[in-house]
Amino acid sequence: MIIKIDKVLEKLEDEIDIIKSKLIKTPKMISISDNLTSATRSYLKSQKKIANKYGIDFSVIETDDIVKDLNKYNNDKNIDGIFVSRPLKNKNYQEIDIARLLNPNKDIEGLSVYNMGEMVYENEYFVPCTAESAIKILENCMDLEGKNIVVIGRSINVGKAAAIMLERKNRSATVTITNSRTKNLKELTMKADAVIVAIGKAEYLTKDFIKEGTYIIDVGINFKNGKLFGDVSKDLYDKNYYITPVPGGVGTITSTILMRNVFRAAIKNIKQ
Ligand SMILES: Nc1nc(=O)c2c([nH]1)NC[C@@H]1CN(c3ccc(C(=O)N[C@@H](CCC(=O)O)C(=O)O)cc3)C=[N+]21
Repeated sequence: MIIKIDKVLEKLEDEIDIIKSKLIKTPKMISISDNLTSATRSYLKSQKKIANKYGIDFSVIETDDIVKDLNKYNNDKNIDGIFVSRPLKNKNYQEIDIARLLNPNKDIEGLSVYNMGEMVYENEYFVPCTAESAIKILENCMDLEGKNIVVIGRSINVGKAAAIMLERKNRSATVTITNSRTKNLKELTMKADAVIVAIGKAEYLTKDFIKEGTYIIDVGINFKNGKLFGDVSKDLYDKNYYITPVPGGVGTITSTILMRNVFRAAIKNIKQ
């Protein structure tokens, strides 16, 4: 069974409406990329569509020197929010360099060192938006307190961030983060109330990992021969599991959260 995301979307739209009513100018975001992979193109397409929907001035900037560009745009008053695509092509920079450099007030994806630190202190404002998306969808399905949640994948922006936000005091889920070296993955996933899968392997999760009735949040965006697949096998869709679809699931909410964050950044920009 497919998990519907319309309630989560409605709540985000309400939040956007409230912020919008406080703004007098059109918020502006830029997406900077030195590496237009298929996954990045897909995200940028989604960003453009959703930015238009909410009245955000959106542009893509292609560059081969992200650090140079960030030094310029970080202090540009006309720009409210900045997105930097990953993975980076320019190997002179590490992701942590970008995370240290990006102006935290414009960090709509919540990946800067400052905002990640705030998240660990359980203060969520700009948090990694893909992880926030997965959590918002899951919270709409169940009360998380005391639930066993298995997170497959330990990436900074999804697995790690989702785990930290799930176990914080006002959610109090019991979280297991797994990785490619985990020995007894099936034993863990079989006991889970919910599984968040973010490993970037097309249709990796099959039904022998999961007991019926489990909630599955599919974060995967995998392009194979130009076609989009999630991390969950489509064999599970018509069975007794609850699954977020790809496309039209986590990705849609992620893009909407990114836009909500542009509005938040625009408010911060006024106050500066
Ligand atoms: N700094 C950074 N953060 C990211 O989160 C990031 C990134 N770089 N680089 C690329 C990947 C890929 N990614 C997608 C997210 C949503 C959709 C999405 O919304 N896709 C639509 C489908 C669009 C289509 O059909 O092409 C959907 O799922 O409904 C796609 C791709 C985020 N990534």
